[in-house]
Amino acid sequence: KRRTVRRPPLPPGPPAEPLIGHLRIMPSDQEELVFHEWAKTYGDVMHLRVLGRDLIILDSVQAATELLEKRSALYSDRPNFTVYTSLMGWDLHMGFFPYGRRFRKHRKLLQSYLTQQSIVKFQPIQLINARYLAKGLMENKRDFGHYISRYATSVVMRIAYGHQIMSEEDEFMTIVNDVAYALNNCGPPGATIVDYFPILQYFPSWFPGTSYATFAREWKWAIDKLFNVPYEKAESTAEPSFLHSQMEAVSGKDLTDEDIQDLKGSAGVLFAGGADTTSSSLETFVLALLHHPVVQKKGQEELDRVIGHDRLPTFEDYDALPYIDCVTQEILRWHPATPLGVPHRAMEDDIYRGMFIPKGAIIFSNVKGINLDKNVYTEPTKFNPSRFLPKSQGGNEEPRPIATFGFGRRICPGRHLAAASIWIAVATMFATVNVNKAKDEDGNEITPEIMFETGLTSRPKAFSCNITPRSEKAIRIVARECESLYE
Ligand code: HEM
Repeated sequence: KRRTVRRPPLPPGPPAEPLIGHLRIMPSDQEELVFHEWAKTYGDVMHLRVLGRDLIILDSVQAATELLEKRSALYSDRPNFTVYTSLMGWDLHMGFFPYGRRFRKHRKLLQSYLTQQSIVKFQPIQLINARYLAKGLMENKRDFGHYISRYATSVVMRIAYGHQIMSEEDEFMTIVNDVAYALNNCGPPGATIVDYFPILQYFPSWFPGTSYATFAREWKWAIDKLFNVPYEKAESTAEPSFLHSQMEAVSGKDLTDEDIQDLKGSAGVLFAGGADTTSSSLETFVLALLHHPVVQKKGQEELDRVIGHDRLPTFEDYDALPYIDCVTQEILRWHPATPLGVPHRAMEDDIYRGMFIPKGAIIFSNVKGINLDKNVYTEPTKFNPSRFLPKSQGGNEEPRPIATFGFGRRICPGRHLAAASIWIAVATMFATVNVNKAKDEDGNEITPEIMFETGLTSRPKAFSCNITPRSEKAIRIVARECESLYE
């Protein structure tokens, strides 16, 4: 007699319709918050099916760590990102590569360039650009978002290509802004209808669900520029950079097409992965300050006590400024720049906690949902950096938001660099400027809504604020510190 082996049940999820599954209830905006609400009913491992594709949503650090990290041999692949790769042109970005030889090659290069020890050599770049950020914010000739974006872009541009952004009209600023717009508006990564059914990319734009595909096609030129223009320009500069070191490694060799694509791609991901995420996080910081002014007060008090008013903070002050570190962690927790992470793909059938996870399932770690876990964070929607402080200093000793940078073999290789860039920018801003609410024509304060864009990366929806220098002395110190940039 043949025994039939019974497959364990799929993880729970909301009721589905025949054939189309959850298609009609799939959110198209702020999915992370909707998924987090559903998880309260269905649990931290949830199953959704859209047109025959299985999606697994992980809504706790425990589930994400146990699957994506402890079982990383099964979960390190990426799903099909038709909209991002074939249509928008991100196919040189290793973040979208399937797990395999080429992925491992790029990953190794980038990871070893960005370890906690190796990024120390980039601190002078971060420091001078943080001061240049303060100068811009104090002069206030443009929207604050411009200076934040210039800061984040300058840091990664110099590391990737050896190029320092000096002029407001720098071509790379335009490239990065265009790419940010494309990334912020192209829908959930790997989870649009065209990603499930690549054939739909050939359907006309009026066909239901193909609008993201049309958008992606229309913005492909921006991503092409991102990979090609800085690469072409960097060929003629001798400044030390990631690209320069890679070029030296292959000098004297006849480069194949794949070699050139590898060079363009691996330098391009530094720029692409690092600029928009860091600037989104700093805009989130400004928005949070408008809603929680006490954070600015506490941050400035710590700086004034430790550093005084005669100099600006440096990386050497890190250990003496624990509150600034907590602010950095709270920015990363409160609204992570990639709220749904970057999806992984199950490479084999698996069973977890008695539930069946089918091969090919697309696995989302709901980073924002995880960071809002009430079992871990008290009043999770409140921006409260003190939550990380030890109890002896009035804190809650809550854990750092590790989900923000993802999990396992695909964890963000730029995480140390990103945290350091945010830290020095926050410290420098506290030392030099006051962030306050803007006022309307009648002199009433404008409190912006806490709203974010939906895309692979997510920044606050446009808002206004009033940033002013903290003192005449701060203006003079910043101006003096920035002189070396012009030499
Ligand atoms: C606040 C800033 C940042 C956030 C929130 C962030 C977040 C993430 C997340 C969630 C992932 C996916 C991890 C996973 O699949 O589990 C990722 C991947 C990646 N990030 Fe970041 N990141 C940031 C900054 C950076 C920086 C500064 C760089 C480079 C300089 C960078 C380069 C990359 C790359 C190349 C990948 C793809 C890794 C892979 O697929 O193996 N990121 N990032």
